[in-house]
Amino acid sequence: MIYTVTLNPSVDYLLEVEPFQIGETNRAKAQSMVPGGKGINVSRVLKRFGISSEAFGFTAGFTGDFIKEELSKEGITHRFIETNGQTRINVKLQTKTETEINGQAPIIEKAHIEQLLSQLDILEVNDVLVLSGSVPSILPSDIYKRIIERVKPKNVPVFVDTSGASLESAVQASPFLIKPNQDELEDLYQEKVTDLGSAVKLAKKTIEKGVENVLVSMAGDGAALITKEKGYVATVPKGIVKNSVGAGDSMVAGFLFAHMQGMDVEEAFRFSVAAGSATAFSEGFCTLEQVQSMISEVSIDII
Ligand SMILES: Nc1ncnc2c1ncn2[C@@H]1O[C@H](COP(=O)(O)OP(=O)(O)OP(=O)(O)O)[C@@H](O)[C@H]1O
Ligand SMILES: O=P(O)(O)OC[C@@]1(O)O[C@H](CO)[C@@H](O)[C@@H]1O
Repeated sequence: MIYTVTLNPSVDYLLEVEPFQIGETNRAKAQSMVPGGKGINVSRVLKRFGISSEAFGFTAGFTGDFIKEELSKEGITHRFIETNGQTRINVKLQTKTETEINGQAPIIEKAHIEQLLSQLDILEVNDVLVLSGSVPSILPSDIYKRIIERVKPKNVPVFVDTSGASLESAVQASPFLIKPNQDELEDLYQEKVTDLGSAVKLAKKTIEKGVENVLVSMAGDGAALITKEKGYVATVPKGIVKNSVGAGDSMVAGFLFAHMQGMDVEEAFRFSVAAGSATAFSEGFCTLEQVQSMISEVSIDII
């Protein structure tokens, strides 16, 4: 079974506002509300690929109830722990340039963390764990590291997609894969990433620290995958970006799906990039058919 953990889920409130003017009353041309959060998005994309997973994490209040109801409608199994307050609402403004305002996490207590850790004790060999998204500031920033260390004896591959201090500490626990974007990689090393070459250099440093696979996304500028054995860089398909929310999560889901289908590393990388772009070019999330039709547009160089 695949388990995704979203410590900080959200209701994503997507608003199409064009033109958008700061300081004015802007009116939306279209709007929608969807359950969000990176782990949840990974579960959603996997479901669209025909793979089931179980979503873990914390939810609270009416926004949390909305998330659970909508996920059930989508056929995604979940086991969220109810905390106090309200799950955040993240505003995604679809204007000429995409602008996001991510809300604050609700109150999470020590007992809730303990509950999550014991839930994760059900993991067994052959399971996969995905730890995705920001760590609420009320939680210890090294919680992903603690989770990875806790499941390590079970030999479960752990995928991590996060930022800042939680990414830095997760790296110390040598997960199976991390997926930093350009900003996250820069933050990790306090060093500018200007192109794929500089991303590759930092990704290789991360491999030396013990991470098994580093998948770097640089939006429309390409992607890189560095493993213990090899390095690959990819071009991304060309197209019109409709909504890039969840493009990175689609990459993670794509790599995981491909890995489970037994594709080799290069093909899994190609599939993953195609999945990211297929989501970026869609209003919502990619379908398997869209990804398959985009695979031939991803060209890969071994470096
Ligand atoms: N302009 C674009 N053209 C083509 N593909 C894109 C573009 N933007 C994003 N993508 C696809 O989405 C993938 C992830 O993009 P990005 O680097 O923005 O990740 P991210 O910041 O983690 O995304 P998010 O947080 O929005 O989910 C890219 O590797 C690529 O496949
Ligand atoms: O604030 P975080 O946890 O870093 O990111 C949360 C978020 O922006 O990520 C997803 C897209 O990747 C959205 O569904 C969600 O709103």
